[in-house]
Amino acid sequence: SLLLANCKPSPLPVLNIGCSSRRISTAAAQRDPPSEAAVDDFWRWLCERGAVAASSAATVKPGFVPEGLGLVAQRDLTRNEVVVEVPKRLWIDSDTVVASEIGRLCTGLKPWVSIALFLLRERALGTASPWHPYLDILPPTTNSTIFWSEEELSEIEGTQLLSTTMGAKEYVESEFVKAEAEVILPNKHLFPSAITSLDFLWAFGMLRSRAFSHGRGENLALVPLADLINHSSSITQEDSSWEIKGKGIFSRELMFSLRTPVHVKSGEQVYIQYDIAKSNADLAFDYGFVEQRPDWDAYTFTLEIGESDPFYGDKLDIAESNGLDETAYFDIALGCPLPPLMLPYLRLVALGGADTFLLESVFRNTIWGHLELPVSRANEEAICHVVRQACKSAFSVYHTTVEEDEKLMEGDNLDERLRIAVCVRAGEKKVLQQIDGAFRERESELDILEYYHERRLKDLGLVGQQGEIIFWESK
Ligand SMILES: C[S@@+](CC[C@H](N)C(=O)[O-])C[C@H]1O[C@@H](n2cnc3c(N)ncnc32)[C@H](O)[C@@H]1O
Repeated sequence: SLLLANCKPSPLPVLNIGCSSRRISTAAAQRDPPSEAAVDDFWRWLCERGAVAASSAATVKPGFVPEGLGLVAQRDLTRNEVVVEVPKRLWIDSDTVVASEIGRLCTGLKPWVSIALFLLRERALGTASPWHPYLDILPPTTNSTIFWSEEELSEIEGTQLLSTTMGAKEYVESEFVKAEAEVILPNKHLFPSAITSLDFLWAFGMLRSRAFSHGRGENLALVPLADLINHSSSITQEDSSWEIKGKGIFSRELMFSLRTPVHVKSGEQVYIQYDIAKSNADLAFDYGFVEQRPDWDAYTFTLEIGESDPFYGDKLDIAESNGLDETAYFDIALGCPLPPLMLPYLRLVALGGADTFLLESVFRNTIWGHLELPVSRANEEAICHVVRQACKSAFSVYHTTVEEDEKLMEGDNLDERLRIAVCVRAGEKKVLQQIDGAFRERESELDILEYYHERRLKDLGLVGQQGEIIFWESK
């Protein structure tokens, strides 16, 4: 049988981990957003420590902007001009942790966990920490869904974003429990103040929304000042706006260098494009904002070759030789065609009955080519059925219709988190409608599609272009 795994995220109970996010809001409220004095202190700290951009000829300065803090141009900037250069000694990364008092305890920890512990410990030290001018300007919260209250999360019920959020919170909680038992509690002298799972979630949120990394979670670094750069959708340049380079010929110190991708007038804010490949749900989860462009709406289909499939081994083998696996994820964006590997993979997963001869080893080199086109009516019908069923059941867990969401979005004084929720849930539904529509159309064409056997007969010259059987007699 065809197995379509968690194509619809299972309706998770809202907030099933030990901490209620109501408390997150309270905890956040206890820490104030940065004050002007804190920003001034931060600037002084950067100047004293020789952040290049903090010289008298500063190109940008931190400023209060609609997105919180941001980088404001101090003079006209030309496209690609370097606006911030931050030497490695000012970054907070794994090396910073290793060199610190808790370095010894952190060997073997995941890089993000050790940086989170470092941040929280330094934060608890208050003004005794050399990092306090930086820590003091970090926001107490963002609009990322990981910081939403139960009530706010109920607005994204049924969405993939809710599953992602809950999954991430559970993950962070489990990492906290481990770190608490293995690092924090046995070393009370190094962690004199209590660190809670809410603190840990805050640190995770900070890293997720403002750490630079190259490679998967590798080389994670908080780069003070550079991390004040906000995102703008109007910047469509896909190349990265930042790089890490060696400064000077004789200096070994690495330098984080950020450029403005566009010309900016004095007094205006410098923006970059965070990641053009991220969907609205990704943006809402990582940073706490969404974009208005429709192709930012996306839905991820997860397909799986079931272990109970009698042809499991053969199918897995074929999937693997084509760069796929037992489970495959397909991100489908609104207004975009289906990912090219999705139909062949679906047909492979659904392959059964009379079509399984294609799994025989003589076909091993050519099977993917066959799967790119309809294999048989039964197979094509099965994939249409399963996808449409999946769309239907995914649809059934949302509380609102696209029309209701769109109406809500017309109102302009919507609370920011509610606006994010409505935008993401409407987007997911629109993508599901699009997928369902595509497979409904395919279903209506089942009688006119050309299948493997007809193609084969044509190739052999046994069927004419109109599909008429060519008999020897007719020659
Ligand atoms: C790398 S930090 C940028 C500095 C941040 N504004 C601050 O006050 O510290 C990323 C965070 O900035 C905010 N942000 C950045 N771009 C934004 C945008 N286009 N709309 C809304 N918020 C944005 C979000 O809170 C995001 O999580």
